[in-house]
Amino acid sequence: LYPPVILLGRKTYDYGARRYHLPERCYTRLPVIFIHHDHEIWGQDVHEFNPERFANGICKATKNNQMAFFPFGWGPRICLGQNFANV
Ligand code: HEM
Repeated sequence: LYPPVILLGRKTYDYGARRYHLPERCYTRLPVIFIHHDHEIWGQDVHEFNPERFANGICKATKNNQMAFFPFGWGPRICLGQNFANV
């Protein structure tokens, strides 16, 4: 829940801009650290160190909002070292 990359940057291109009603070539920031600390997703104990919250997988930990957990980013530019880092 405390990833080193706390803001994930993206620049919109035609497809993304149309889909999300954003201007083209617009720089966006996804606030990973805030989403990883949202009480509605993670519960009131979100600030506690509790690895057990992941005991039954990310789906259960995020109450089926698995897109709310992206310490390694997401999509075509997702971290290439994710599996290595997890091992
Ligand atoms: C806990 C460890 C790590 C975390 C939390 C992490 C996180 C991230 C994040 C958030 C990104 C940006 C992804 C995006 O824009 O969607 C990224 C990119 C990247 N990471 Fe990691 N990373 C970790 C370890 C590693 C390791 C060990 C390696 C290599 C051995 C690695 C190689 C890369 C590379 C090459 C990219 C660029 C991928 C691209 O732009 O196509 N990372 N990482």
